[in-house]
Amino acid sequence: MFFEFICVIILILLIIYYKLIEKPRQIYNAVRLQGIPGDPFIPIFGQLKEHRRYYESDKHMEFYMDLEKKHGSRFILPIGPIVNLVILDADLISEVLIKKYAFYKKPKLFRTQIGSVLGPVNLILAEGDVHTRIREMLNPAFHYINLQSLTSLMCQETVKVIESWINKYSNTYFDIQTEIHKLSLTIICSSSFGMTVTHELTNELCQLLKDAFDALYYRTNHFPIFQIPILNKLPILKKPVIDKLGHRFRSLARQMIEQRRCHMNENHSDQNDLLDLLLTAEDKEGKKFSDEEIENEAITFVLAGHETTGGLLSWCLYILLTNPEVFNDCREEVDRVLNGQIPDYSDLQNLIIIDAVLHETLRLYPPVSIIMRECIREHTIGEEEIRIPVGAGVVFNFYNLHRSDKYWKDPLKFDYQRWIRNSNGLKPKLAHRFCYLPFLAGVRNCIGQNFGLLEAKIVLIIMIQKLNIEIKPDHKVVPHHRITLKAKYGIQAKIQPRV
Ligand code: HEM
Repeated sequence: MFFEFICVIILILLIIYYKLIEKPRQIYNAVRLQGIPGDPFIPIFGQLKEHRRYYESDKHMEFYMDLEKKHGSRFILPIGPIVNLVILDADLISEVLIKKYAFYKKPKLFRTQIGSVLGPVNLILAEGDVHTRIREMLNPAFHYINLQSLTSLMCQETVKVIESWINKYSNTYFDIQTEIHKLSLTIICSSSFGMTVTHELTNELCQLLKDAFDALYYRTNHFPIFQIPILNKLPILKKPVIDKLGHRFRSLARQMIEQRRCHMNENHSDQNDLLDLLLTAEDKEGKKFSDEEIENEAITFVLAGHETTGGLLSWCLYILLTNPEVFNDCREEVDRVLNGQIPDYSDLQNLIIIDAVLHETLRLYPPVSIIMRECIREHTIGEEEIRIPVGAGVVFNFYNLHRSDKYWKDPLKFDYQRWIRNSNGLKPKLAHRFCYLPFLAGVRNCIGQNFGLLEAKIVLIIMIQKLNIEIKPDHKVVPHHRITLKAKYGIQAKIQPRV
């Protein structure tokens, strides 16, 4: 018995040694020997300590910037036991996303961590044929007719929330980033799922989300051991905090589906909303989603939709508050086109500066700044034929790509003029088709991009119409990436109703 126990322990230690040390070392050497630069290999931890040092000294986004300065547009970056090839070159990015996409999947760690909240199968985590099936079933939900019908609902929710801000916060500093995220959560829940979202519920969900994201960061940045999926399932070291978010969202989704089925939760729009479409969608064989699949997709849309759009709006507001001339240009356009009226769908195409300002914000502050993939079949990329071994990670950093002087003139300048459409409604040509990727590209591009842009335009317009806003002068705004790009200490601002 004792001997068997010892054998099992030795076997476990050997597996851990192979997964955390030997395999990563082999991948590192295979890439490094091809002349790709990178910092030295440190078993188990890789550059995790250095990454944490940047993060803790409020320079998180400079971590990759400094590595790019040191190594160029492609380099090796071991983070924990995962050896990544960071690619900041638009040609190589397009090759991975378009021609070679089938050689990659989402990383194991991402799947296990995010899967405990979203469920294992949903549009974000599914791969191959399962992904294609779900995507084909969900595409109609994002057809422009459905989006068009959401405009007035989004406007109503925004007006209601802005009035509540005026009552609650006039003339006192508050964290407008948190409030914008709550607004975005309210909009997606009510417009897409017919939910009535109370203040208490939004507060509760936003707090659960914050705690879960903090827990995810803590686990991935302090304990590389959680890269092993089975260990990641153990209910230790803040895992219950992440699970709590998953359980709460799941019970809400279940309740929402039951209520819609017995007509207690009405669709507020005059077209099918997302929940109607989830309940009725059929695949090529005429098969519908199971209840569990509907729950998973509903949670996915709420999370993917509100985090990102909330991020875009927060950064856009930060830009407007720190660049008064841009704010004035936006206000002049909004007043001229809408003359004090709440926008409808057809007005939006006349708000050219608002559209350009949102795209310039997405360039400098892409909400999804860092994307990772894992190689599942060995292949080569680029003219140099860089061989990518199975198990290697590939990382794209859009925060860097969008600030590269190779593709952008005056890259750090906020210049919305670069997006102003010509008289035919066409945007100026980019230096490279793949140098601007806030919504990614290829088969895994963002299904909700038009929804997100529609919501961002509406919220921004109504805020500009109804509020005078000032940023707290001495408040430190520090971008950091936690699932999405956020201001680490929030954005403190003061509002007054515009008279
Ligand atoms: C400004 C707003 C948004 C930005 C910047 C954004 C960005 C992105 C990016 C970069 C991806 C690719 C992620 C990856 O493959 O790792 C993605 C995927 C996705 N987004 Fe968005 N998103 C936004 C809004 C939305 C909204 C409003 C929804 C839903 C209503 C949504 C739902 C999704 C879903 C379901 C996927 C997975 C698509 C797939 O893999 O087929 N997003 N988004």
